Amino acid sequence: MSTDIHKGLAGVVVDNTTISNVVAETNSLTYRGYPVQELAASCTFEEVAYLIWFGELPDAAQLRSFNERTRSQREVSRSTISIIDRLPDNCHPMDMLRTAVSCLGAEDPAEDDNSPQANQAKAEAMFAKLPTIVAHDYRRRQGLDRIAPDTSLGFSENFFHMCFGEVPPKEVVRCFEISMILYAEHSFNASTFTARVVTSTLSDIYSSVTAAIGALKGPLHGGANEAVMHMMLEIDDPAKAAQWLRDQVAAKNKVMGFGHRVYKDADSRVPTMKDAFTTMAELTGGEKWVAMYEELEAEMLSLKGIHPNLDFPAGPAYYLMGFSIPMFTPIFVMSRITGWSAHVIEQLAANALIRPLSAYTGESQREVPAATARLAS
Ligand SMILES: CC(=O)SCCNC(=O)CCNC(=O)[C@H](O)C(C)(C)COP(=O)(O)OP(=O)(O)OC[C@H]1O[C@@H](n2cnc3c(N)ncnc32)[C@H](O)[C@@H]1OP(=O)(O)O
Ligand SMILES: O=C([O-])CC(=O)C(=O)O
Repeated sequence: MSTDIHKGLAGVVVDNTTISNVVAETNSLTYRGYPVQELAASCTFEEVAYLIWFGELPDAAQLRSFNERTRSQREVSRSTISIIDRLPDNCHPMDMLRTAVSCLGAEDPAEDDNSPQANQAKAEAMFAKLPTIVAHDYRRRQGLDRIAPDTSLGFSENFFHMCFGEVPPKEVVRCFEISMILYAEHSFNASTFTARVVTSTLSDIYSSVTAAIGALKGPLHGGANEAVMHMMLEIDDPAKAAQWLRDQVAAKNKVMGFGHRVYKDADSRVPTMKDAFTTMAELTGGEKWVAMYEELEAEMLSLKGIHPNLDFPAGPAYYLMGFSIPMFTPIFVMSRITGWSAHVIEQLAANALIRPLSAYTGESQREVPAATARLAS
């Protein structure tokens, strides 16, 4: 038996997948074979969700039926809403979301049905309900009344409507939609792998998603989109950005929004999200944030040769769309629910319990001292 240790499972291939392909050598990402940039340029998020789940882009009839199915499930039960309302106002919205997904599982009589059809139905229900939950929580924290979902609106428009009571110009909705498409799926990242580990025990999909939310919350993963915006607000002035970055690197601090486990040359999704962020800055007079982004990017490249990841442009783009910073990672969840649930279904189709080995480095075997000896004062 090999005793080689693969710290962080870096470079280890754990299983096959047909959902997405991250190719570090060419900085490319495909969903079911389609380049993500092309999907972001011409598809809606609903079409991409359908693609991730069913393997093909929908035709008009399939899309109509998918939209009817998911839009009609946007409402959330009173019991889940009342549990959310009882959470402390200062808990992070990711804690709220983790709790809310647990509630969705607890109230689903088919929770333990792990057939592909049942899990697909649950995935679509979560896709439909998560934006309602995130928007409700955002408004309740400000003492605002909840705004009911509108079935006449698409996924992104409806989310803006439920948060702010209005749908912004279509260019803004499109930038948000692009972020949803880019965040949807990324092979065996930490949160998806977490979901697959939980699924591999034959637990239920809500448990897998709850665990995945916990994994995504961390600042080395999805939580970085919030950390990026805190960092940019702290820097405040683009003219101070290069020196700020030099200080961080000298202090050996991690700079959020930079680096990636798989892409070492550049994150395939960044140019598309950077364009969306730039559009947001032009629409809102937020050019200062683009200037700061470019200073930080250039300085990091010249000092360490490290490129930005998707969280770097996504954070300030969400800020310019008007979302509060603690909503950024929950918004990521609203998208990644598609990838996570596709992986849950894929894992179950060819399941093997995920249980690696460890190399023990603790005490060698010894005898438990007699109680009289160990408890003697
Ligand atoms: C959607 C997503 O989840 S994308 C990732 C979002 N996360 C972040 O933005 C957090 C900041 N980034 C990081 O912490 C890392 O780049 C990770 C965790 C994403 C990937 O890390 P790993 O593949 O494990 O690389 P690792 O952390 O070993 O870094 C390798 C080297 O690059 C440096 N490095 C990597 N990322 C950064 C960073 N963001 N800031 C400063 N240095 C960095 C490390 O310090 C290390 O340097 P050393 O060899 O001199 O010690
Ligand atoms: O792939 C990863 O390790 C992290 C990431 O970019 C993602 O989950 O989108």
